[in-house]
Amino acid sequence: MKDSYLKWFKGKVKKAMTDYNMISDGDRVAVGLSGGKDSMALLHVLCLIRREVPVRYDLHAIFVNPGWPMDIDTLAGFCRQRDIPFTNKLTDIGEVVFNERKEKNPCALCANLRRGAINNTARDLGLNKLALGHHLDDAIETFLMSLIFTGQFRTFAPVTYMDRSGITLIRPMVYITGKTVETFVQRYNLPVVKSLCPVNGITKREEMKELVEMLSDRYPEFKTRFLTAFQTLDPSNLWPPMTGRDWRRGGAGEKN
Ligand SMILES: Nc1ncnc2c1ncn2[C@@H]1O[C@H](COP(=O)(O)OP(=O)(O)OP(=O)(O)O)[C@@H](O)[C@H]1O
Repeated sequence: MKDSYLKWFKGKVKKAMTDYNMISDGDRVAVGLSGGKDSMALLHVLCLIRREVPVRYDLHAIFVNPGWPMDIDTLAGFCRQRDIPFTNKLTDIGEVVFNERKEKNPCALCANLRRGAINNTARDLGLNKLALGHHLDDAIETFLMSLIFTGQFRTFAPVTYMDRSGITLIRPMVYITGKTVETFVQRYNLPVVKSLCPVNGITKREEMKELVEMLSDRYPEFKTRFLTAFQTLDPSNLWPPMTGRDWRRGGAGEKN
């Protein structure tokens, strides 16, 4: 029973990796390890899959330390057990976001600084890919956040090449829901290290999480339908770009 679940979970990750060509022979893959359930599950599953696929890749876990207290020993121990090198990148992100800039909306700045720090660390370590623990719920929440707060249809892609750092971002758990990741973490007793971020749990993203859960309680296929929509988007089903001439500004045939 336990093994068939594991097989199923690994199968979903392998499928996303194959469908989007995430890893090639010889890749040196950084794994963003925050201590949360998603990235702990990601590192665990990438270690397991590595033993089963013909493609050879290195793994290296990176924790971007914002400067507030954190149980680093658990993260380091988790990597040591799996023989994965671990880098604890100490930064002053917490200080900059909360004391220097006193941001009203700190999450965006924090995420930006964290992204820069992890990319630079990965590049300095000679790694060419960066795996993040985003899953299907994250992709849906990002889509709804963009739609509701900025009026745009957009979300992150399974694979993104970043020009500036030359690193390719990959999201191997993009076919899996958050609940499934949670079950996986519980079943295999993976440790989770609590973040001491002062705004933990009271963000706009939390509102989106509630909205997604409400919709998927009401429409059980909601998340899988969203995945299908992401995979099969046909721009011709949307409005075309506005190419017409503005007749209010004295176009042909108009009396000025
Ligand atoms: N401090 C960090 N150091 C390294 N990687 C990080 C850090 N914070 C986040 N990440 C990476 O970015 C991904 C998405 O981050 P996000 O803040 O959305 O966390 P999350 O969805 O709660 O995931 P997790 O459960 O892994 O914390 C994480 O899964 C992880 O791979």
